[in-house]
Parts: sequence; C-alpha cells; structure tokens
Amino acid sequence: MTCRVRTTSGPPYPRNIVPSACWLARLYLRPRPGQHGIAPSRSAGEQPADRLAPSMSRSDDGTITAQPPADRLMLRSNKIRVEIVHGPDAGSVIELPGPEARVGSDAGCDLQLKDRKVSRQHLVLRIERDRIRVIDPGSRNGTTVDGVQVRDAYARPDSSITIGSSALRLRMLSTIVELPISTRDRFGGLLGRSVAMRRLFAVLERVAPTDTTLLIEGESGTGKELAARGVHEASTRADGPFVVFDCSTASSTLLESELFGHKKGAFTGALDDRVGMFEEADGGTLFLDELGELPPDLQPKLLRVLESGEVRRVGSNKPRRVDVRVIAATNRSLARAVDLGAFREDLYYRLAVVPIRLPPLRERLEDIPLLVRHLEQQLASRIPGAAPLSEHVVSLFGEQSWHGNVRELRNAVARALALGAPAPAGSEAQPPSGSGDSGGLDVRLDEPLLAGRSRVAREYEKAYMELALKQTGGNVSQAAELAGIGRKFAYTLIQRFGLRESVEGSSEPI
Ligand SMILES: Nc1ncnc2c1ncn2[C@@H]1O[C@H](COP(=O)(O)OP(=O)(O)OP(=O)(O)O)[C@@H](O)[C@H]1O
Repeated sequence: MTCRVRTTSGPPYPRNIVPSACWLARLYLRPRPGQHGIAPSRSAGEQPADRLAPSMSRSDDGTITAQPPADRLMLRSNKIRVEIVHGPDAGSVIELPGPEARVGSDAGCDLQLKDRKVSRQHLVLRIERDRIRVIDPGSRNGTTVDGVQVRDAYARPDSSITIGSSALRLRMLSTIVELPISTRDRFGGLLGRSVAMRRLFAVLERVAPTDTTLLIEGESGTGKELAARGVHEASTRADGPFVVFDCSTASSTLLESELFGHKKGAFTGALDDRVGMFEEADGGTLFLDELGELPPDLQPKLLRVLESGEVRRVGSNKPRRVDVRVIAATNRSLARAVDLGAFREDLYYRLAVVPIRLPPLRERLEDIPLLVRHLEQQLASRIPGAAPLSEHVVSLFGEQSWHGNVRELRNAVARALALGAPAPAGSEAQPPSGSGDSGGLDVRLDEPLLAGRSRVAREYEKAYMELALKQTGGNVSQAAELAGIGRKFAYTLIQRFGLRESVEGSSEPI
C-alpha cells in the first residue's frame, strides 16, 4: 500500500482560535512527496478530535475555541486516521495529514488501494472544521457512508465508508500545540512589535524551514510580498531563486505562457521557446501574487501542476519536473471567492496549507513609530536635504489609520522627509491606497509600467465600487447606474473585490 503525502491544506478556521495549523502535521512528519504516512499507533501528544485540552470548549457547530494568553499561540493540526477494515488492504491504519487526501487505485493518490473495484481517483477526504467531508468525484462503483450511497457527504466519527470491496473507518485526530509568540520584532524585512505581528512571526518562523505551501491574505500594502520573501530566505531554498509573479497583469493566454512557458510556434508571436515562471523558480520559491485574479480556465491547470510537480509548456506535450515551493497571496478572501463560485475549491485547499493573514496597520497602530523610523532610515539617503523627523512628527503618524497600510505610510514618510512637514493631514478621507508622492498615485519605479497601471486601475475600480455602494445604501442597480456600467458588470466587480458585504441584503447569494 502506498500513502503519498501531498501538500494539502487547512480549512479557514475562525481567527479567534488559531492560525489554522494543519502544517504542524507536516512539521512533525516532515512528509515529502512519495513518503509514507503509515502510522499504526497514535503518537505522543495526539488526542482524538472529541477529547479537548482543558482550556478549550466546543460550540454547537463543532468549532473549538480557546483563549490562550496574549503571549501564547495555539496551533492545531488535524489528521484523518483511516483504518482499512475490509478488502485487500484490510488491517492497515494510515494517518493522512489532511485536510485533503485522495483515495484510489492510482499511484498518484495519497492513499493507494490494491482493490480492483476501486476507481483510480475514487474518493476525496477533506477536513472541514471538525468534520470529514467525503466526496466521490465520479467513481465507477460508487461510495457509501454508513450504508448510504453518497456523492458528497460529511462522515460522522467512526463512520464506515465502502468503496469497491473495501471498507474504511475514518476518524479525525487533532493535535494542539501551544507556542510562545515571537520575541523578535522582525521577520526578514517585515517589522513589527505588536502582539499581532509577533504572533505572525512565530508562525512564519515555524513554517519557513518546511516546504509547506502558504496562502497569505491581507490588504494591499500590508507586506505580503515581504513576508513571502522572508519565508524564502529562512528556508532551505534560500540559495535558490525567489520568483514573483502577479496573476492580475495579463490576459489568460499570456498568463498561461508566462506561468508554464511555451514552445516556439505554439501561437502567433511565439517566436522562440520560452521558460515559464515555474521553471524559473525551480529549486526555489514562486510567489503568486493576486492569486484571486487567476482566470477560471487557468485554475485547473495550476492545480494539475501543483498535484503532479510537472509543467508542460504551451504547445508541448513533454512534461518537465519542477521543484518549487509555492507561496500565494491575495488581498481578498479566497474562502469567500470559493463560496461565491469564483475560485475553485480544490485549488484553494491545495494552496491554503497554511493560511496566513497579515493584519492591516490600523489594527496595530503601536507598530507605527518603529515603522516610521525604519522607513526614514531607508528613504533618507535617497531624498536630498531630508531632515530627521522629530518625535512629535513621528507621533503624528500614529494618529491616522492608514488604509493604504505600510505602503501609504512609506509614501507619507517620504513626503515628510522631502517637505520637512509632518504627516499628511486628513489621509483618512482619501480613498484606500489613493495617496502617494506622485499626484496622489502610488508610483513604484520597481514595478513595470504596465503592471503598475493595471494595479492602480484595479484599486480605483475597487474604491469606486465601495464608494458607490456606500452612497446607494448597497443598492447594486443604483450603484451601477452611478458608475455608468451594466448591472452584470457591477456584480462581476463586487465578486472580484469581495464587496458582497456592502450589498443590500447581502445574505442573498449574488
Ligand atoms: N511590516 C513591515 N515592515 C517594513 N516594511 C513594510 C512592512 N509591511 C510593508 N512594508 C513595506 O510596504 C511596502 C508594501 O509592501 P508589500 O509590497 O510587501 O505589500 P503587499 O501586501 O504585497 O502589497 P500588494 O497587495 O499591493 O502587492 C513595501 O515598500 C514594503 O517594504
């Protein structure tokens, strides 16, 4: 029997508990593709999901909550324990370090069964909160859970699953680890002294040396790219390349060629063979920025590459193996995009092995003095005649909420250094990320012109729709009229930017 452990993901746990920590299983098991996760007995520190640590309680919907002290961090790892009670593999017990595992007769499955009546890809087991979801993606002979034929169902503790002539018993195992928050005030280039940032550093420090896939969520300018770079630098891949790719900057056809490469003649204009980003990042880390913008037709292609570890250049049939750690980032909630049907659920689970949220600056105003001094140091040498900022000026920065986050703060520090003036007044009244030191625009010379142009256009579209919805009390028709666009396009923008909550009666599906 083969149990290949893949980079699987954690469900979006509530933030008040723990940063979802399915990665802990990976830390302890150090699974690599092709390694076995077979473990006949329970390991130390583990407990069945229904037995909780004393400081925890379970709510009606099964959510485990805990109130760790402010200087501690609770991490939880869930695994699926599969006992094969009938069939050719009977007697084996396997722990799948979830939260998503494939079961079938194919060698690519996380749990490969010898049973000939089992389809190649028979079953997907996915941990969702404290439940195991059983999905039959279209097997030949079907799946039953406790005797009932199912396509998609939740298993109960100790449910019996039948596939082909095999019977499996499932159980969820949870491990909860309490960690101290980091004592450091930086992780790579990311600075912060607040508890929120030191909690984040503790997770990043823990996860960086593993090969785990990360999904970083956070508003624009909160430091997602810096966090990804810090993880790369603290990993065993530090000597390899760190490749940044912005999924929002090109059309679907171009994106495919940029990500996976192309063969000469694959399409009009493909004058030469081209190496894609995955191949460029071989041996290192690929940072997929703005992942939420990845067009639907490319999502299954990305999933295939993540599952197989192989890329095919456009126009070529030859698969090429790549060894790449993927870190994805988005400034909108991908879990919500999944709910809205705008993002593939299986790709989300594949990427969000460790979901990480970068807190906006307004939630950690105590970090501002440290950041201002750091930015002052970075910028002063580039600004002729810059005078040091006084303590009073630094304290003024702390009185604003900085909707454009550290990027906006950086622009304001540059302006203060250039003009010798304190922090800009009324920056809160400006649209998110709208302020900058070039005619109100956030101009970055370290970014290609076309990429910057589409970023600004996106930010403008989002800010416009937010304002229009606010103005019209969340009425989409009126907001569309105000914007001079069709209702359908307004809905597209609302989905794209995760503005559903601003829509009147937002409990209704859009
Ligand atoms: N915690 C921090 N400490 C120091 N500098 C920071 C921090 N957070 C962000 N910055 C600085 O702010 C700017 C924006 O950071 P970064 O590009 O990483 O943000 P982002 O979240 O990836 O933004 P976007 O979503 O717009 O791509 C950069 O100049 C970065 O160096």
